[in-house]
Amino acid sequence: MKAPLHETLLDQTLREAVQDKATVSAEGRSLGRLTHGVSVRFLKTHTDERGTVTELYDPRWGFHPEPLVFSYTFTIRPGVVKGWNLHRRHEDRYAILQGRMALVLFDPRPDSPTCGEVCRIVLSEHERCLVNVPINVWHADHNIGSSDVVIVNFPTIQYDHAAPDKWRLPLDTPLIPYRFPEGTTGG
Ligand SMILES: Cc1cn([C@H]2C[C@H](O)[C@@H](COP(=O)(O)OP(=O)(O)O[C@H]3O[C@@H](C)C(=O)[C@@H](O)[C@H]3O)O2)c(=O)[nH]c1=O
Repeated sequence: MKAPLHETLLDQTLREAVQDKATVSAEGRSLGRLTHGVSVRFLKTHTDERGTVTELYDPRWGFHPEPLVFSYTFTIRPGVVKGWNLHRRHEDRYAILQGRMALVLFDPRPDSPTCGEVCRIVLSEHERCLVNVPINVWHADHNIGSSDVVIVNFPTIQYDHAAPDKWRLPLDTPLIPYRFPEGTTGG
């Protein structure tokens, strides 16, 4: 677009600029649309001069309808991605303990209102939370911090060592419209 004769520097720069879109509510919550069926519960950390206490999961919260049946912890090294993964018979329920992780979700479910959408949720030890990953939703856990991510998972079924409920796609699959930074390793 040609600049008018007496356009100011302000006009010229603003003509090329892009205005921010709303990303958080006045209460500080993300306005991004969550993948259908995903819930996020913030976990309060109680701190005193001796250290901290954070409750990770309490069925009395009513966070998820399935009972507590199994739990394990996993870690991810800085810069590494674990994924793409999908579970056909269970949901993951992550509580982050340490580090910073982008949980990237891609919804392939034909009947879901968020079918075809990508959702990226940043989890951090500085604002710990519990988040569930619904059945049949592709997910990739990307350590975007500089130290190991530590997650406690409370999946809705026990691990089946003989026939794990886990399907994988390569990180660079063209079937999922999301790209990790060049050189990202994982799987
Ligand atoms: C999940 C799991 C794995 N294992 C074993 C199987 C395998 O030899 C080794 C590593 O397993 P995986 O490759 O599945 O672990 P990992 O790739 O770390 O996957 C885990 O991390 C994140 C990304 C998830 O989405 C979880 O659902 C879980 O699958 O641990 C168990 O013995 N019990 C378990 O509950």
